[in-house]
Amino acid sequence: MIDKVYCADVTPEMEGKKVKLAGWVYRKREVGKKVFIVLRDSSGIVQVVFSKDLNEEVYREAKKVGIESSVIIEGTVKADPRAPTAAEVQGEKLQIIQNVDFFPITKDASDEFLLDVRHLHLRSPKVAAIMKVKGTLMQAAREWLLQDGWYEVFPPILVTGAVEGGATLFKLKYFDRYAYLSQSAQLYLEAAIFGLEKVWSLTPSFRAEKSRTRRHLTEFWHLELEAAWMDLWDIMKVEEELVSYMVQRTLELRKKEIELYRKDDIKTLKNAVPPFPRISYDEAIDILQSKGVNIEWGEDMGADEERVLTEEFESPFFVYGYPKHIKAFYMKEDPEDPRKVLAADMLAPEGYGEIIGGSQREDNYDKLVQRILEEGMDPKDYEWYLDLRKYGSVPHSGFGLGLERLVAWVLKLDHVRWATLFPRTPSRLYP
Ligand SMILES: NC(=O)C[C@H]([NH3+])C(=O)NS(=O)(=O)OC[C@H]1O[C@@H](n2cnc3c(N)ncnc32)[C@H](O)[C@@H]1O
Ligand SMILES: [Mg+2]
Repeated sequence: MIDKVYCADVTPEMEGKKVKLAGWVYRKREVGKKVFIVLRDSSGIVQVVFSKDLNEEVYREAKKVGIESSVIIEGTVKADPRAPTAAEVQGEKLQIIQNVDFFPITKDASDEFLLDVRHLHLRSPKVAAIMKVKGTLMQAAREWLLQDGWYEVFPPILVTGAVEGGATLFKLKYFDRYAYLSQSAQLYLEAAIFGLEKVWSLTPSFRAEKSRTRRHLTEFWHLELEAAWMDLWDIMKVEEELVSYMVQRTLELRKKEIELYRKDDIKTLKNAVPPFPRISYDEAIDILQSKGVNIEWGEDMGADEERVLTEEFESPFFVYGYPKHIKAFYMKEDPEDPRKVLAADMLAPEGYGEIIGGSQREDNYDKLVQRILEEGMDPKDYEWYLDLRKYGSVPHSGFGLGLERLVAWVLKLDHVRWATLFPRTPSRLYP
């Protein structure tokens, strides 16, 4: 029985061993009386050589196959330093599962075309590497959350109210009334802490953002945590410990994939260890003004301002103490400065900016009603949420991490759309 192995398993030390491989034709060239096929599977690639002198019938089959044909190959391993992986397989059998005459993706394909055929582009090793890194970041998050005593919960996606402002809600018909797609699981996580105290969820969040920036999607994966008894400074420590573990563990498990994108430029990733630098919003404004950015105290920092700010840091860092009027209704007013709220964003360096939004929540019933009214919303729409401030209210805090934004920074991608299987933006809903 010949062992079926993965491409990446074929090593020079296996010289002389017979192996079976299943995969897709990634590259192909003919030299003299030989056909060189680079076979691809989920592990990587390996070169397979079909020689006319060795077996003319199989050689003729090999001449037929096109790029991305699916094949099963049997052969003998041969160490060869000239091969892409220092070992190759001398092809002895070739079963063509499906031959492909023409594969539509070519080297000069535009980004828009690659997104139009995203269902075919996912198989590219560089795209598959992004998905492996994203999966490993979440594997690491789960490891950390488990060992630190957080409970995973599964909040609803069909909801009745805004968390992050009504302007970015997707509204849909729900039988005889309307519902919205969740912008954030936060409010439901806040209900869960009265029984579980420390909860987390990974859900798709939806934002009808019209802004066409390199860091906005209309659907993104949102890792959110909520904890009873924690204040802003406590939750910031949770954020930096979690993000540090995610990044260092992924550096350990996905070094090859990260190097595909960063080569050896991984200093900022290695720097992601606690404590992350912390600056106040006031200090951030001072830095921006000193660098010639036209911004006044009280204004929000957008992607451009954050990009300039990140030039000052070589690791993720926090900005805390934002003005109340530019932040969400649920954030607790700073008792030492009523102009501000107890909120903190985590910004990634190298121009990536906000990857986490978090805050301590308003736990006082009357103050929360007042904030809802100040924001022009109707407390009736938040009756259940306000109940949480009536029956054993506690200080509590939480945050949301945009997974695609974290992946974009870790791999230095030029747009968050590359960090998700099928990106959704204002102009893209297909495939
Ligand atoms: N549980 C919480 O406290 C989360 C809170 N309710 C919240 O949604 N905050 S946030 O709007 O800053 O979004 C959180 C993060 O979610 C990401 N995010 C937020 N909006 C987007 C869009 N449109 N595309 C991609 N990623 C996005 C980004 O990293 C933000 O820092
Ligand atoms: Mg935010």
